[in-house]
Amino acid sequence: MTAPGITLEGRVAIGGAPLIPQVRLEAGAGQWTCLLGPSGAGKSTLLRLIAGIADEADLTGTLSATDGAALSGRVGLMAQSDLLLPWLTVIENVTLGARLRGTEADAHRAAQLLEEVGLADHAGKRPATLSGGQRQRAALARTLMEDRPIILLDEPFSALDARTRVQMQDLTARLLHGRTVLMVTHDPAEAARLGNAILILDQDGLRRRAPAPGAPPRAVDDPATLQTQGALLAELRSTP
Ligand SMILES: Nc1ncnc2c1ncn2[C@@H]1O[C@H](COP(=O)(O)OP(=O)(O)OP(=O)(O)O)[C@@H](O)[C@H]1O
Repeated sequence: MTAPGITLEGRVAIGGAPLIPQVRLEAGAGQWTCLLGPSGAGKSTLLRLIAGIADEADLTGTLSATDGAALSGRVGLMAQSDLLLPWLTVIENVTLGARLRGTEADAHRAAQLLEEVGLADHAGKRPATLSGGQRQRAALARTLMEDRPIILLDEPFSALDARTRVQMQDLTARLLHGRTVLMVTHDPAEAARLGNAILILDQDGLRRRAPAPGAPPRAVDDPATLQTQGALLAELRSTP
């Protein structure tokens, strides 16, 4: 799969009120870009605009893929909450996209993905009977089932305990390798571990910060990664 980059350039308003000043957001092809910033800055709105589902927001500007082809049909979004339908089993949730399109789901691929995320034994269970980490893995399998080259992740690991979070970060980095990923996170440690590129959005706009050296996912105790984490945290704390 060849994953194109994304460029969003312009300003964003909601209901006529300015939300994001003129920005240029670039998510590199096949790279993992992390987007940090204070609550309400418009991070989720940017993801929703790129996913084509931000009916409430207006972008005055351009949104394009770096290969020049349309973005439509090439973007997968894993939203802030896992959005698993409680009345469907795990495997039915994973194959929901095909069901909604009225097409036959690839059952073999769905089973393979559940195996990869470690949920093969839970395929017939309802989401309510799973732990938080298992639900996140089911949501990840559903996102991967759609097989899109561009993946948008909105605080995908925020509800997890520290140990499960690191496991999920490693798993997601492995499974999304080579895709273009844009991830919103509030966690500087997560951005320092996973980002090939790091962006901060606040009321002044969007700025780029240097990622830690080496390929993600970086070790949690890697000194350079911890240093990047500290620098990001200091900057976020000083942001109004
Ligand atoms: N559907 C909507 N209708 C009207 N306003 C909205 C809608 N969705 C979001 N907003 C407003 O847009 C602003 C930005 O919201 P957004 O969710 O993009 O911020 P965020 O940076 O992702 O915040 P957080 O980190 O808290 O998730 C907020 O003030 C929010 O109230």
